[in-house]
Amino acid sequence: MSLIQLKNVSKNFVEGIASGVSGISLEVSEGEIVTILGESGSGKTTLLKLIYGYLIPQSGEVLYKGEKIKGPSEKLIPGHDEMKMVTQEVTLNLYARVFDNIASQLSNTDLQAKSQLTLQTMEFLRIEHLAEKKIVELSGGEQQRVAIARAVITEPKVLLLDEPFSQIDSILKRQLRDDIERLAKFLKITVIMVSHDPTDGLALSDQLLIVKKGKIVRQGHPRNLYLHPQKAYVASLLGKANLLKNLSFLPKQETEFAVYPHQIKLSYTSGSAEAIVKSTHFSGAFQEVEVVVESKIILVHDPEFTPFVNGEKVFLDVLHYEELEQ
Ligand SMILES: Nc1ncnc2c1ncn2[C@@H]1O[C@H](COP(=O)(O)OP(=O)(O)OP(=O)(O)O)[C@@H](O)[C@H]1O
Repeated sequence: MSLIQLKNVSKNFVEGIASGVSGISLEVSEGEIVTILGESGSGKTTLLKLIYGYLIPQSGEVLYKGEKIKGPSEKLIPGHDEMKMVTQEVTLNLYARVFDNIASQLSNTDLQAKSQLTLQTMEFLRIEHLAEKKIVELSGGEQQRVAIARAVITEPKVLLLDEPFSQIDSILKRQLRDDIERLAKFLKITVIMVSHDPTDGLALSDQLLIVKKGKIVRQGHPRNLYLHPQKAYVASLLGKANLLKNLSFLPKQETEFAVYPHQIKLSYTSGSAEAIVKSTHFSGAFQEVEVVVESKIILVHDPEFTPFVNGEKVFLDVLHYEELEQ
């Protein structure tokens, strides 16, 4: 049986105007990492709050271990006891030490055990060196890790994270991804997180939910969704795909195709279409080249850093086309 089930859940904030989420069905198994991905305002946080029990659905139901989650009107402190939610707002005591912020979640019945578990949790999240610092002295990313440690110390079965990567740079991102994976693997915590950056969801998740205007447009394993996006929105969100239609070099007309920028090759000698270079931008591991083909701007990733000049003629070859639903 799934740990969490959502059955046709809807929550509309403003009568007569579509907002919030509608018709959401979802199954989450124990130990899974699920990422909810979508553009701003698509309903990601609403969905997280519904799972937590902070919001109650207008229709449909949210079940945890087969039982209906109690909403704020039925329970003084919303949320299931076995779930913890870490939001983007700082809920830490800003002028207390990191150690005390985390330890304060435990009772005082056994002070030695309390201290030991706090240390272990800080070590697990690699923040033991921050123990004596006050929260106000920490960076946004460090505060984020303390907030996660504070949630994890109570040994929840489910951890809900709202934009955990929003405050941190790419090196810390890697560490936090690794921490989240270890939470799921070693502590068997089910993690459901919200992100608007596809790289987080693609790298980490067992299940990816793509939401748009309050509805799930695709769900499944990240690899499958990336390779077979089916919808233009999914292809754009996951890999800045070029959405191509009615161009002479496409295999079919009147059909839309998604082509990721790394799936196109440019050359001076031959190709299936002529293109004019519009711009080039250095981007680290590759350069981003914009070319124009039959009035359409197409983005290409060129790992060879060919010294293209704006306005010159090149040839373009597409290595893979993914047909989209009409
Ligand atoms: N309390 C509320 N009252 C009225 N409308 C709301 C409320 N909360 C959310 N909404 C609306 O519901 C929709 C979904 O909001 P939600 O915060 O879930 O989106 P999101 O995908 O998390 O956005 P973001 O990435 O910008 O945080 C938006 O149109 C938002 O304006």
